[in-house]
Amino acid sequence: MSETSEDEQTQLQTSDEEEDLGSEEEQEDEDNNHKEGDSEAALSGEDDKGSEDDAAEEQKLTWKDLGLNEALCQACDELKWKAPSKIQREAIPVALQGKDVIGLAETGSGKTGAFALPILHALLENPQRYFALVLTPTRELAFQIGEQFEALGSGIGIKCCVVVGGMDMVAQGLQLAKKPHIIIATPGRLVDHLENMKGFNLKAIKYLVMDEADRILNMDFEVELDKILKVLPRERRTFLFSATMTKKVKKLQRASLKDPVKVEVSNKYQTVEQLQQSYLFIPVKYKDVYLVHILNELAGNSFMIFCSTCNNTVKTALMLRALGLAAIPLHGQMSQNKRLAALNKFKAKNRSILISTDVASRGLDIPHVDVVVNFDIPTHSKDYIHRVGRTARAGRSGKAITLVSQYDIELYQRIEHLLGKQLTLYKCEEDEVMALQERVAEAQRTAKLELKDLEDTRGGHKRGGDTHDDSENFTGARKRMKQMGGTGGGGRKSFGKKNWSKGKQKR
Ligand SMILES: Nc1ncnc2c1ncn2[C@@H]1O[C@H](COP(=O)(O)OP(=O)(O)OP(=O)(O)O)[C@@H](O)[C@H]1O
Repeated sequence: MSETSEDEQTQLQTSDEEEDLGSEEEQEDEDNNHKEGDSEAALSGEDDKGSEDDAAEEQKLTWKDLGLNEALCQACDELKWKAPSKIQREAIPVALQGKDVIGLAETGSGKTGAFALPILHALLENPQRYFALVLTPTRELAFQIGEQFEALGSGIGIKCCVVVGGMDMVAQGLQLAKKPHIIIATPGRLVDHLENMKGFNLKAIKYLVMDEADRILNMDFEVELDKILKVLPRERRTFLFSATMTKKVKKLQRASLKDPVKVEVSNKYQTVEQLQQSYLFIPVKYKDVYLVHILNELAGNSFMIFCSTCNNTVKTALMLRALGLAAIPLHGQMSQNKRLAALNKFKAKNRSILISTDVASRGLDIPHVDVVVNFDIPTHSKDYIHRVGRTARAGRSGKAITLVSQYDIELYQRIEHLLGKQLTLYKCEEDEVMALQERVAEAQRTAKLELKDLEDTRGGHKRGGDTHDDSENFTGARKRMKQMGGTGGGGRKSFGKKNWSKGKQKR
């Protein structure tokens, strides 16, 4: 972006765990969603029911038309963002007018740009350190938002600092002491710094963003958020963004918005059109074998598989690895370095299957994800929207398959109710699935032994801390199975109707 840096005006001249685990309260919020029309009265709404002609006209809008600084228009061009997305077209002009914004738009629709661009524009007009604070519920998302700010602001000399749990406090403190323009933080760690770092305060902040705002405003973050809001200046702009938003005025009031404009570019809880959603109704005891069948059927794709617990992610990953599939777990009990390493392997396509808890359900932008599998059904229906939104992003297509056991029917019905539609049945031949059962059973045995070995090793070496690490090279149990005459779960032998060693699925 050297061209832009020639323009002096566009240079800035100024010298723990936050697991996305949801809560009872979140479910209650969902239950009330259909009854709460009245409570919206506090917000000034922008209706988005324009005709198709209007939409076509809007499509032609350029970044410049939105009123953005030339340097930022160039940054968008360089990112190959040809034109603003719908939420960007609607939210950016409002934000540039200096209003507080509540932005509600479907997953993968460009909400990050919708809040980052007006902030960068304002920063260029009034260059200042500690200019904006972005709060986000998970660490990985904080890094991703930091990268997006840096990509959009690289030509204008922007300095960002990501402040998240699980990373070295001292190193983070040093970065904060350098007075970045933008701080992207998970609430818990930010509070740690506010309480322990001499001279660090947020009195200068001009913009506060709550990304995944409904999650941040939930009770789980209540204590931290109150502490943060107390030390932020009242004279600031506040942006709330999410694909699912609380409608409870009481909760929104906590964000101390001033005459907010609500920019809502999709119907509530809509999933994107290019997303094919289906479900499979199966007995709980056959979940693994159906999962393996799906992976076999759709071999060659990139998968995100969601489980309800950390332990399930590890167990499932071990089972799949025993079958020769490139699966890697990601969950909140892994050390932060391992979490990032797992995510990077998946992003770099070194692994084609990421198995995670809801820690990865919100916000993560990995364009090559083709299929989301809800191996364990989400307990909170809103999490469904976020999970399936990891695929079919930014206009691409994708698939989401939800396994529904006999114990999940009520939760599944809640999801359909929230979506306002019925999903289609994922068709599969039972005989074909059951043909895999023996191999899967052997892989389950191997996984069980490996899990036990992992736990023993953990007990021996370290207590607490980095539990359930992913130990990808952990093959002790597999070797023993082989010595006992087994195949260690099937290794790379082909079974079913596809060759497992083909395509991207190598170990
Ligand atoms: N105007 C644009 N044109 C093309 N691509 C864009 C544009 N704006 C953003 N993108 C890309 O779209 C993808 C999704 O954007 P982003 O992560 O901001 O979505 P989101 O709405 O925040 O999704 P989620 O609700 O899942 O957090 C990113 O890869 C981003 O680089």
